[in-house]
Amino acid sequence: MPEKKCKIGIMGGTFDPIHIGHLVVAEAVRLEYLLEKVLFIPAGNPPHKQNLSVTPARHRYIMTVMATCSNPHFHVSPLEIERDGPSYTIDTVMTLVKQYGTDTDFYFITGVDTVRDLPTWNKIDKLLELCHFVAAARPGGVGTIDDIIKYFGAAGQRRIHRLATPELEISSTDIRERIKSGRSIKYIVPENVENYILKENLYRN
Ligand SMILES: Nc1ncnc2c1ncn2[C@@H]1O[C@H](COP(=O)(O)OP(=O)(O)OP(=O)(O)O)[C@@H](O)[C@H]1O
Ligand SMILES: O=C(O)c1ccc[n+]([C@@H]2O[C@H](COP(=O)([O-])O)[C@@H](O)[C@H]2O)c1
Repeated sequence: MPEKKCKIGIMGGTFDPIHIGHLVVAEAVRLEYLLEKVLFIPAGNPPHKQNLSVTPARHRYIMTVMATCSNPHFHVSPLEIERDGPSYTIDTVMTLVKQYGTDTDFYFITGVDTVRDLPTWNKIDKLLELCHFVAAARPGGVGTIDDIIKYFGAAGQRRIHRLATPELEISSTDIRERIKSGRSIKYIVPENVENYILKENLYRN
């Protein structure tokens, strides 16, 4: 099959807060797959975090803009924070397909932990028809995704990919805990994001 003309990456996440793990992975996937750009899309209402308290979308969106502004290939979309209800990726990708046309290939960028959850995602079979998933290695013993690729059969083989990226033992959970206990987050988030967190007094309680 001939290659489509345009390739766009989608980096979806709660980004509570965004950290250099997200940025390193997005840039590695962009370079490997020759993506024209990467759209960072903060989840308004993350489907698998319905029972957890999440920082207001406004703050997460602003931090995502601040973290990505120095990379000309990174853009931030308010699509999910402007939509009501759970932020299902299928709704987002269908909107993007309408916006960009069928001549664009979409690559949803994730960590391996997220890919392991794919069988539970809303309308996953349809989603695998519309976009690729690229799973970046993440420390923490999540291990292989071979069984997940197998689970989805031919669609899994065609649409789910692994990429060896620098493994950074960084998570938003750890950053929130560091702030709560007064420990440094320097160099784990971009400096402007660190300053924003301090200024807005986020994650203290
Ligand atoms: N250090 C990392 N290495 C590789 N992928 C990562 C890393 N941190 C996050 N990701 C991936 O980025 C996407 C968005 O992650 P998310 O915003 O939930 O961050 P998180 O650090 O996992 O947050 P939390 O600790 O609150 O669950 C997910 O697909 C996740 O797997
Ligand atoms: O569509 C779904 O069913 C679905 C279920 C879980 C997660 N997602 C998306 O996966 C991305 C990472 O989610 P999270 O909770 O790890 O930040 C984010 O863009 C979510 O909207 C999507």
